Amino acid sequence: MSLMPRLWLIVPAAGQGRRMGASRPKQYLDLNGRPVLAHTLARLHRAYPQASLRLCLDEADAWFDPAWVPFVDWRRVPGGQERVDSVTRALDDLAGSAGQDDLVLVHDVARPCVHIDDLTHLLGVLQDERVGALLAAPVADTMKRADDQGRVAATESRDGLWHALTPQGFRYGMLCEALATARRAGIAVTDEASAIEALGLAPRLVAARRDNLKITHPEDLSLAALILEAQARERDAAIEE
Ligand SMILES: Nc1ccn([C@@H]2O[C@H](COP(=O)(O)OP(=O)(O)OP(=O)(O)O)[C@@H](O)[C@H]2O)c(=O)n1
Ligand SMILES: C[C@](O)(CO)[C@H](O)COP(=O)(O)O
Repeated sequence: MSLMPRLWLIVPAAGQGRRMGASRPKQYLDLNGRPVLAHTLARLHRAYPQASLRLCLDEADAWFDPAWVPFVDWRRVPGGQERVDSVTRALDDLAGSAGQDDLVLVHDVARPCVHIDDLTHLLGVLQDERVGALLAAPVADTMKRADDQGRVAATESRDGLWHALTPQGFRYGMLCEALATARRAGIAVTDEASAIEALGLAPRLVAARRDNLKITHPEDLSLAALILEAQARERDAAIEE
């Protein structure tokens, strides 16, 4: 019996936020009155209300509240050592439920400012894109390579360089194969696209807004707060037009 293609969402949220250096993992820090995690899940739900969610959480997580999850169909999955291990565990959890051609979108919990229009656009692109696709933004700064003294060793060309953002979306079967192949080959992958690339395939870059910030360092939290306020003003202005 063939399964109907479904939309699955994996949200890795099992990180410790070491670079943030706060008293709790960054996904539980307050952002304009709600935890970062609640913002991220609310955004994803607005764009993909029909999706089934797998939320990767640390087993020792003491902060999570299921009331922050707006999805009807969702499940908690234990996180792994690294981001890629958390995502792999979520994919393992889908075995037997997901069809090989089902779409899987992976989105960092630490990116609460992802814009609804970009989420919708990405899903549209993925309908016809067999290799998969990711939100991305062209590099805008001059790029320097450092030597081990902290001095400039070279100025690198930024031609063709993009920032990889999330979500990143792939067919279930291909993503499982890519991550398993990378693991066997000992290739360290920091996003899903790099595992697909290691198979010799080329995921599509989908140009996205630059304000899809990954909250990583302390100053990112106040930046994210400003971005959310600016986006709310944009929405209000669009409604008034
Ligand atoms: N073992 C891990 C590590 C990271 N993540 C998730 O992967 C995303 C991107 O990781 P990053 O920004 O590096 O988050 P942290 O690992 O929390 O941060 P740090 O590296 O500073 O500790 C985050 O949503 C994080 O929660 C995860 O699910 N499992
Ligand atoms: C997946 C990712 O957000 C793409 O930019 C990023 O690689 C995750 O961050 P990490 O610091 O490598 O975990």
